[in-house]
Amino acid sequence: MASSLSFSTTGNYGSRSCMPVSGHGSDGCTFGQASFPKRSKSRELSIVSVATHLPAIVLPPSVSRKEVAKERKLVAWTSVRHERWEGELVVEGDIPQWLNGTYLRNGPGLWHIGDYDFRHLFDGYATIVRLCFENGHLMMGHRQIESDAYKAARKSNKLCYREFSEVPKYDNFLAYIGDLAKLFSGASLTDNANTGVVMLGDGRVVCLTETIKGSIVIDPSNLDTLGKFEYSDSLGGLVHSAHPIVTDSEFLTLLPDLLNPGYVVARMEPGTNERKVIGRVDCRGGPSPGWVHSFPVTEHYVIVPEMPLRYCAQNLLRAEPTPLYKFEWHPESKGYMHVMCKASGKLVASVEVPLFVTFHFINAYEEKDEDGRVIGVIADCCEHNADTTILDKLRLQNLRSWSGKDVLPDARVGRFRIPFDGSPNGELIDALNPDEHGRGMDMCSINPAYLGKKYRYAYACGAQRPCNFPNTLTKIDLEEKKAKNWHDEGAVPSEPFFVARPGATREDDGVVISMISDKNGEGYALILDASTFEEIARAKFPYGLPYGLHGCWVPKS
Ligand SMILES: CC1=C(/C=C/C(C)=C\C=C\C(C)=C\C=C\C=C(C)\C=C\C=O)C(C)(C)CCC1
Ligand SMILES: [Fe+2]
Repeated sequence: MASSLSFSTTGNYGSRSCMPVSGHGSDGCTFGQASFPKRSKSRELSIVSVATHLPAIVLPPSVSRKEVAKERKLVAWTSVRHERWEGELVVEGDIPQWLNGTYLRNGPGLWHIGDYDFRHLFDGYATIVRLCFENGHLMMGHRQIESDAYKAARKSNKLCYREFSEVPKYDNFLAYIGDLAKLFSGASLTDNANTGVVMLGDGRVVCLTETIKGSIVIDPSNLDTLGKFEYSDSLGGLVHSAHPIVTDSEFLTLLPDLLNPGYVVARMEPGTNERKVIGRVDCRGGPSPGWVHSFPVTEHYVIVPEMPLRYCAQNLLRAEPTPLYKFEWHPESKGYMHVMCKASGKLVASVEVPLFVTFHFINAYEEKDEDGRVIGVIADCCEHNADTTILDKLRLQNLRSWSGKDVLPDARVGRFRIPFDGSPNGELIDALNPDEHGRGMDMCSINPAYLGKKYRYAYACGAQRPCNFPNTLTKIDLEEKKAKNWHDEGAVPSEPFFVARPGATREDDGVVISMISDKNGEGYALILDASTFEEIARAKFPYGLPYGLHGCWVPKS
């Protein structure tokens, strides 16, 4: 059974639902030379490229037909079938005429190199997908981001940089010693920008991960990799929060300091590459800073979470993954929330909070008394009940081998209340009954006009149990403490992304976009009315795409 990765410029997929086209849209929807790759008989992990200079990777013919069939079903956790594709999709339903622009979604979509299969969801090489909406029409395209890590792996047919759980194997001890300097300088850390994508205030589109060097500029109209986003300052460091706060006027980022445990809060103006320090917070507990995948802001404050799941320098350098990868759980070190004034960089509150585990903050806002004085802040997050086992559940083997049992650990909308009255403690409560969303909760978005402000609605992935991964789209009403849930049996939806209707005044006036990795190897783009949370349109992909993480909206210019 042939299982080679080949390149092709022609082919016919044979699906009626997608139309590869050539031509040009008027707003950056470049209808490039699209071609449907041929179905291959076996594992179909072939990387078929429309036009690329990269050499093909050859996989050994090691996969049985049974395994192929199984992987097809689990397209969410199966490497992207082809290196790139672009074409127009047939739309069922009606895409609103006002929805004009491009939704980009990034994620780890290629989990093998040569015959070697990666272990963890977060290890995969970045696959960027674009949905370009224009006057009710929809173009889809996907491509691999050409990070140094990806290009080196393609060229040498082996892993060359340290990924989330994967580490390059050295041929011998001498090679390992020769590489030690690279280990300590961070040169061997990956630049595989597989986590998110943001549009800066100046229009540049940057794909991100947690390594600073993994900030990669792409062209949203054709998904070309344009090059590294080089920070021109001298802030140094190796890692940052994968989720900066990005608005038209600023880019706020958090840099954990692994040497002198603490966090640096920095700001970058549109049109520049220079981050300027706003302030610094020292850690209050533990040997190293807590993992900060994301952080929230209010109108006037930056909130710095100090999670008891902490970075571990030794684990960053280890040859084999530990149960918590680059991190360690230190319950004895406690959890804290710090609040920094954005204008002065001064710390206005620092409280101990109950133990927590979160990747994603949803939003935060200031609480005021009757006289309009700020008395504290509220910060909401997708909280995993202080349980780190979710990291293990996201190992590919676990995701792929689901037996039907209910194994997804419970999660909730965790609501922190951080008082400004000098109290030593903050609270952490359920923002609503987690049963409203099946006790699954992650991958959230809000109406960006409500960033840092009191808000009512959040969109996220919840659970319809039994399941091993969040499998619903859920609209959370934080005022009524209710949720509306969308579910398609056997489907894995990615982050529901809210796009406001131009001119809207209601918070939920808009649509929610998600990409669904469906059963039987299929997939589709889904558009829900954000207010009713009912489907208004869907468009089938030529083949299902792997699960992806985060996206952004690039409005029609
Ligand atoms: C963490 C470090 C690295 C890599 C991080 C990467 C590649 C991605 C992290 C993504 C996360 C935390 C996504 C969370 C998703 C949560 C889901 C889907 C939860 C569902 C459950 O209900 C580097 C880049 C290797 C560097 C070191 C640190
Ligand atoms: Fe994230």
